[in-house]
Amino acid sequence: MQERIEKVYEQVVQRNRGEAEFHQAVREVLESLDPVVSKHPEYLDAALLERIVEPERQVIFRVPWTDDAGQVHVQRGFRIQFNSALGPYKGGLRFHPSVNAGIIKFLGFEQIFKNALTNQRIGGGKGGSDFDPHGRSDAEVMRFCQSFMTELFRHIGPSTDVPAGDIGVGGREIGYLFGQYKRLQNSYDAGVLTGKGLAWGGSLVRTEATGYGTVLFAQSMLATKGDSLEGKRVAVSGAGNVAIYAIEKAQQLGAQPITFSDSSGYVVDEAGVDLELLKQVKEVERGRVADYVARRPGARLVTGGSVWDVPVDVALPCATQNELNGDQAATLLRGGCGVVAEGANMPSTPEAIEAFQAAGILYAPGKASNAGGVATSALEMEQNSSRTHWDFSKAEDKLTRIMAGIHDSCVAAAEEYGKPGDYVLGANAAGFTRVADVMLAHGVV
Ligand SMILES: NC(=O)c1ccc[n+]([C@@H]2O[C@H](COP(=O)([O-])OP(=O)(O)OC[C@H]3O[C@@H](n4cnc5c(N)ncnc54)[C@H](O)[C@@H]3O)[C@@H](O)[C@H]2O)c1
Repeated sequence: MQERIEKVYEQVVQRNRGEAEFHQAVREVLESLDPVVSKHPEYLDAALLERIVEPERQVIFRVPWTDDAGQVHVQRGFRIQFNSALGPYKGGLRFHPSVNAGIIKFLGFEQIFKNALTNQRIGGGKGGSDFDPHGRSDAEVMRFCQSFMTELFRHIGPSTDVPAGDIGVGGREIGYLFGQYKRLQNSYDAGVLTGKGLAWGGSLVRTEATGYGTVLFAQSMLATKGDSLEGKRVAVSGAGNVAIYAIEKAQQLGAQPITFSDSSGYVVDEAGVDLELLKQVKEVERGRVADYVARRPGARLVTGGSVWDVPVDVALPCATQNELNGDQAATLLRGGCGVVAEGANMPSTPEAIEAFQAAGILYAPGKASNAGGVATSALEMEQNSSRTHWDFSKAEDKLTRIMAGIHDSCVAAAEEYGKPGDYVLGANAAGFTRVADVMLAHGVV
């Protein structure tokens, strides 16, 4: 990295001590920007790098709630409003015990460039809490969501900041959060949250969008080599929203997904994943992956090692950050893997990315390949503001076009900046320049 960029990175580390995931995400973007700022010195003159790594606003708040036994708990809530150059802050809420400022900042930072790539008018933000919904009753989750929204509501709005789901936040949580927002505001602002139920402002395809989009991106990458997903063996990690719909789209396109996982282990089902059973276990029963194996002859649960030990043609990491390290990347490559498309945010460590790039395989960073979810959230906002509701095929058609557009923007930017086929450079350069040009137009704010 050139000296000025290195200095920006050092300042990020100084100012955000101990926030390792945030440092990692910033470094990955900054490392791509040498050729961009060399071509556009005006970005450096306007201190755009220094500005883009500093969130516009960070809100951290206490969330007290009472469990079913009457015991009071205190959680910490976050909303990081990172960049509003392109539109209202937009990004999900994560409820997971590992949540801290560094994780929310890394996610918010990634979100800026991801949202820019979709070409929708949305800025970047992210939020969440260290609340763990696992093992909690519906009533406990509801009380927690109500308490969380009782502070968050004053910081968000359809033209200000529009949260959605992420790990631990699905349709149930969005419902409780929206109910409390509506009560506090005395106003039916459907566009304040996305991922809503279909009967109260949700969009068809939003549930499927991130997983579907990830697979569509993999298909577009393969098409540049005259190949397709047809007949390919696919490893998927995770068993949540993104993983389930990545499996569904991969199956629709003729591939054979054979794995999924949760924090209790991974499942190998050589006959191909039984999606109906997986949905029943995970979406309806909120069970563990072992419950699938108990009902599926031939499937096996593996509790040691990692899902990346299974030899496949295509890998779709759809669980969480840093779930695929350098050694696991080497194992995947030895097994013949030629395509990696990230459904999760930053699932590959820097060493894994280096291994994929050195091997010259098709590798898509999450900010490009998992952007279908937020893109469809923007479509949900569009339907809310015009009080319309599109059918499934119209929404899916728009998602398909947006994913093709993101793919083509990455390819074009990688070529423009001298590294054809480098989707990391392509995604970072294309996303960054879209935001940077608008920040220049808005002056020093
Ligand atoms: N939901 C979206 O629209 C969306 C959009 C873009 C990116 N993402 C990213 O996709 C990833 C998954 O999100 P989701 O919405 O599917 O969440 P989810 O809560 O529905 O599912 C997460 C899944 O990952 C599993 N998991 C978590 N930690 C794990 C670990 N250490 N090892 C193995 N499995 C683990 C969980 O058990 C769960 O099955 C996250 O990185 C999220 O930020 C989600």
